[in-house]
Amino acid sequence: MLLAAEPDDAHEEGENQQLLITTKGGPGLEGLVVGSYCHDVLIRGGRVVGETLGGAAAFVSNVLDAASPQDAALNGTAPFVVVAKVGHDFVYASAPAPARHPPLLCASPTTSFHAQFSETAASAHAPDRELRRVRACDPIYPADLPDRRFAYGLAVGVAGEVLPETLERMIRLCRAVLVDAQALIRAFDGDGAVGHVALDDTPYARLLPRVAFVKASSEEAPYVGVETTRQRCCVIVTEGRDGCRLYWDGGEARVAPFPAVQVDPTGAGDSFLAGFATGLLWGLSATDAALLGNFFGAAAVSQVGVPTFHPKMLQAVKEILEEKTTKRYSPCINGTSFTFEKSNLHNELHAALQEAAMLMSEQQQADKANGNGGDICSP
Ligand SMILES: Nc1ncnc2c1ncn2[C@@H]1O[C@H](COP(=O)(O)OP(=O)(O)O)[C@@H](O)[C@H]1O
Ligand SMILES: O=P([O-])([O-])O[C@@H]1[C@@H](O)[C@H](O)[C@@H](O)[C@H](O)[C@@H]1O
Repeated sequence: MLLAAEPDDAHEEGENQQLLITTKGGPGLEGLVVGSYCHDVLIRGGRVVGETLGGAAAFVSNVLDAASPQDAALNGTAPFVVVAKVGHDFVYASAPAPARHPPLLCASPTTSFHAQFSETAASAHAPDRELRRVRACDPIYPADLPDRRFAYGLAVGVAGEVLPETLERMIRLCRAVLVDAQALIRAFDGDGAVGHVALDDTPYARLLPRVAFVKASSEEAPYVGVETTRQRCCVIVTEGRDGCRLYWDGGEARVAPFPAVQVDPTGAGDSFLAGFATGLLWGLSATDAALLGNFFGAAAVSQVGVPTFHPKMLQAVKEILEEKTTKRYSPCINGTSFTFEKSNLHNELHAALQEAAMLMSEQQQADKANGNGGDICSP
């Protein structure tokens, strides 16, 4: 499949061509993450059981900072810019992700969600929480985006803040754009309860042929319309503890999950998307990159709020990527087409990541023993 995020006029084409030349094969693969940070209030049985930093941008930057290929010229940090908005009431300015990627300050309040968790154990696919947007910060406008080219973009709104014209601007600025369906199809009733609309009925639909990947949860997938959308871009449907499936024009694949003890499902989809993008940046095919998506999705549900990754676990993941990938960073994201199929390294990569996932569960047990492990999933 050809890269969908192609320029649509000669001027754009010239600039995109330049990006391809200047960033080919290594550092300088700068990313653009667009979506606001928010306040999450986690409620169970009518009781507040957690108040955490939220917003897909927080979970996404956490994973990209931890695992995407680093740039020696930037002191070993991962090169990406976050465009997020918050109000003066934002309480997590010093948390790692917002501190490294500061948001734009607005007069309106910080977006805030109440997540109501069910008292009974969630099944793999049933919605395990009801979300209500109780406050909404300003939208992110096209003019809020930096006026320069990026290798890739992640549209990760949670409250309708990524406007259609902002997504269009991202598509013009970035060679490949990955979108979280929740940025496109959420609708809010008078009380802020989150519902969904059909993607085809939104102004975003016409942009899909220029988007590379759309990720949706099983709950969102019917609104995305997998069969129609896969003809325009690759669709990834996440299936909670069952892993995920990819659908492209002409093929599909199932990607196995990693074991996790879920204590908070918040941010699983966001962390999945960032893990997936990280895999592409390391040069993996889409189906192989989805293993990294599943890995970081599992890591997200193992902790309350934005997870802290154990250094030993991260070291193991990086060693695996160094060893198993071509070390030609992101030929896919930076080239003109994507490879979707499983490579012959897929099973080895899965087995190696499974070992790294063991370190994750060891950390979880140690946290629990030290009384540090929160859990909002158990009564
Ligand atoms: N209980 C779990 N155990 C292992 N992995 C999980 C679990 N829940 C989620 N994940 C991982 O996170 C990804 C996203 O989770 P999912 O619940 O489908 O998304 P969302 O948070 O958007 O509802 C899944 O595809 C899977 O890889
Ligand atoms: O759990 P997930 O679907 O990946 O993503 C979540 C959003 O759906 C939610 O609106 C937001 O408040 C959370 O912080 C998180 O970003």
